[in-house]
Amino acid sequence: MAAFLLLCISSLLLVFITTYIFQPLMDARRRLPPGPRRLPIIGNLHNIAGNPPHRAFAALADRYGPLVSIRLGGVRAVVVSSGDVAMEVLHARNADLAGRAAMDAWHASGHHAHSIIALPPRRKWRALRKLCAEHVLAPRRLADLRAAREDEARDLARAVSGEDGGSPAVAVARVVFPRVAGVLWRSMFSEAMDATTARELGDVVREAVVVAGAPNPSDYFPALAAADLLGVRWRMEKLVAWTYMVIDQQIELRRRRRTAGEPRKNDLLDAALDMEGDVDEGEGWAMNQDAIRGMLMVTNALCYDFYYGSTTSTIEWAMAELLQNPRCMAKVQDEIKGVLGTRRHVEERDISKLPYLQAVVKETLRLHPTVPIGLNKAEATVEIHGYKVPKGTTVYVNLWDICRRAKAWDEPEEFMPERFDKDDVSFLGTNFELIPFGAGRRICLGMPLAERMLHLMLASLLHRFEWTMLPEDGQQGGLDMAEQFGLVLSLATPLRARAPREHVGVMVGFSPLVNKIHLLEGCSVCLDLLDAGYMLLA
Ligand code: HEM
Repeated sequence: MAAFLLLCISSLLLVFITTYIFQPLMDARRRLPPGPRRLPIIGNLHNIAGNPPHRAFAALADRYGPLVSIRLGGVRAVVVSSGDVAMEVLHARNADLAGRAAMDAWHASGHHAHSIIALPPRRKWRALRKLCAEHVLAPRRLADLRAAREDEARDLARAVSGEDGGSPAVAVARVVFPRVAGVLWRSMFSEAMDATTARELGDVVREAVVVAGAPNPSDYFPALAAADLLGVRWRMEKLVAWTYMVIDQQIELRRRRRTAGEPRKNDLLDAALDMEGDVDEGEGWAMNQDAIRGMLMVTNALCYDFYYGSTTSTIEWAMAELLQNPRCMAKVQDEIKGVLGTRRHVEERDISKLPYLQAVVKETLRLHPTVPIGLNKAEATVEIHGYKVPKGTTVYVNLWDICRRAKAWDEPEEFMPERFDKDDVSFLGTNFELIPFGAGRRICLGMPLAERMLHLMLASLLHRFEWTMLPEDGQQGGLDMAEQFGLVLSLATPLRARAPREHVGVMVGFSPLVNKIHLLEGCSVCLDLLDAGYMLLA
């Protein structure tokens, strides 16, 4: 027994010494990109400690250039910080660099095995991506779901106007999140999410952001991951279990409906159930309950945008920037008013006529890409700009830094939507200076849907409401724009602002007492008057 124990301890010691002492020495002999000196065992962890990683990486890039070599504990990595190098990584050499460096939290309940985000770029990843692309994100499916998105946007305006009892100070993310989640839910299950699920989901997301966003030793010392020192995996497992339960209910409901002969919905869930039992000959994985719920959870809505809240956070950043820049706020609101006139609700067909709104979204994504770092992995050894990136290296693409690099933009730290007035720079992954959705094989799968939601929801917030900062923010000289690095880069202090209903028109009626009144959008008294025969003049 004692001999066995000794053998175990010495094996562990050997693994440890090889990984954390011998390998760093080997690295020094290869033609790796430049980088800071490493300490034994921790490597360069001290270089990023105390700063959010996207900012710590940017500081390293200032010193060592656009391709920096580092070692974080036992993880060999490079950091990419310029459009030029990003083009090599995400385009020219992408075939070998589209692997995924998974966070340990993604392993909770083994869901990384079914996750588009975590899977290596092979047959299962391709099959699941294709399924989602066809049944959620294809142009025809997006067109079918337009009414659902507009419905949720109308509900957002109602929530802000206080029809549902909201207070005059609006917590922006709190009103936006359930509507974005509602769109995603309908995209997957073809029906509205009930209020209890929406509320519980909000709680799960808030916890997931804290749990999975905190630094985790398992990510830097994979040899210790099984010990789950901070209990991250354990806590994530509870959240994943809740999400699986909700998805299982939907799968069960749909199975019963199909058995009862109810009409098909032809959505992602129907498509996945059609494939149930299929086995992939090449990799041997099967489309079973695990794969279906894993895919529904991780591929699109439930894990990605629900847990990560990237769309909601982008809208919150946009509102914060507009409140800080009243000139931009007035300009975008005038543009919306000019196009919509007295129409109450924004529709998706309006967006193409709102170039300044589009510029506001672009500038927000440039300045605040809510997924600040792309996590790629070298599947083979490649050469980039004369340096070697060995197989297995984690490739951090600092999207946040690239989107701000001064070379590409004038006054890069300023919020200036006008910079896109003339330039036809797109964020769709072809211009490597502006890649808030990433680029290449692992480009954000949800981008076409996110793009639609961002414009529609933001326009619905801006139309008819005269947003102002809370008095206390005004007294402090502006909003607190500090960032919180977690699953997404969000505002550390959730944005709250006042949104008095705007006077959108004048009504006349027959009463001698009230023959001309201002119509308050969303005001139930005004709506009653309209119903009673008052007429809208303008
Ligand atoms: C403003 C909103 C969003 C932003 C800024 C954003 C950004 C990103 C980024 C930067 C990546 C990583 C790309 C890379 O690794 O190179 C990503 C991946 C991904 N996104 Fe999004 N995203 C957003 C919304 C969404 C939505 C709404 C969905 C779901 C419908 C979604 C689903 C995904 C998935 C599944 C991946 C993983 C793709 C893969 O690994 O193959 N995203 N996103």
